[in-house]
Amino acid sequence: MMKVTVIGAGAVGSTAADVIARREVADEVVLLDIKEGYAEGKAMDLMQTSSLEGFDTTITGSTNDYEKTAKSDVIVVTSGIPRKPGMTREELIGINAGIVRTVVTNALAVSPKAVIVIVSNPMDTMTYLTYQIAKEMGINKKRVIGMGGALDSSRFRYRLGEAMGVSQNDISGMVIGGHGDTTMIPLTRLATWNGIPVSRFINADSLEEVKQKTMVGGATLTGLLGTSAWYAPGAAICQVVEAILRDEKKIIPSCVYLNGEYGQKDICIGVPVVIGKGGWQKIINVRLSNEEKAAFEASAAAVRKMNEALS
Ligand SMILES: NC(=O)c1ccc[n+]([C@@H]2O[C@H](COP(=O)([O-])OP(=O)(O)OC[C@H]3O[C@@H](n4cnc5c(N)ncnc54)[C@H](O)[C@@H]3O)[C@@H](O)[C@H]2O)c1
Ligand SMILES: O=C(O)C[C@H](O)C(=O)O
Repeated sequence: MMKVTVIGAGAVGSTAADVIARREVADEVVLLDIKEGYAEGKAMDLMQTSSLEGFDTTITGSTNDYEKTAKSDVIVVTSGIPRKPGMTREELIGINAGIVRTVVTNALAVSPKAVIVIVSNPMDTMTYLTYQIAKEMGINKKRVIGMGGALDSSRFRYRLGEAMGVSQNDISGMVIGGHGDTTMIPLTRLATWNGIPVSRFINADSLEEVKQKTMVGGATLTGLLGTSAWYAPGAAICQVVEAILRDEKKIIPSCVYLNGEYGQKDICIGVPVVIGKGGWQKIINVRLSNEEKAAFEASAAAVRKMNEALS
């Protein structure tokens, strides 16, 4: 019996629950929110799609009662405020750090063996905060994963598919670094169209445009929607949760604690990791070029500066 708790039943949390249920990735999904009755309402609405969609996952709701989340295999944290047009993710730290600290402490207390997936923004700093809480509780660093790279890489593939006029399903590509408008690093050099470098099919200017559009992917949607996105974030969360529960050993760039890897220590930032049972199993060293290394260092410096706001 696989149990997943999603904290925050807002746009992203409820979409993640929806995708997880429709794909029957877990037997049980518990949605928890602080707003009275809200998670229960979302769970009931989603359960009424069960006979229409043909899934047998059970979704229940909880108003801040963590006992209902006990013994979860995976905890997904989406609670917190989203940005509005014109804002950066970093501006959310004041409110979201307090929320993430509370929910992570409460959730891990009743599910100490869970893998915890952090989504709330600014995600890299929220993951670092969670790592610190988990460490104090004696929880292995491999059980703490920040979700950002899965989403950013799907946006990269979307933009490459669009620019090349081909199916994004045939495109492979990763985004590493921080999950910020200026800290993301789409690895254009390593992106392929079914194994063939994309640079064979797209000129340098167009590739640079793809890179820039990918980096501001979240901001573009926030400008259009008035709040940040949820469909691709929800599906990206499911990709990570599925890889953990099915022990898929997929390479998914994710925000994890580095202890010397990629030349960085005491920071959580996006790098390619193998995801499976128990969380992230291994960091993959892709051997960055000098230019990519410099971009990674700048990205880490920006994330580190953001982390200072925690103390
Ligand atoms: N990492 C990523 O790739 C990514 C992608 C999309 C969104 N996000 C972030 O996810 C977060 C949620 O976005 P959203 O669009 O779902 O926002 P939302 O406002 O729709 O939902 C957030 C929910 O959190 C709940 N909440 C607040 N405090 C809580 C607490 N203490 N305990 C339990 N629930 C609490 C709210 O009641 C609300 O229902 C934002 O911070 C957003 O920036 C991250
Ligand atoms: O852009 C945001 O603020 C939300 C999220 O991080 C995203 O990339 O969609």
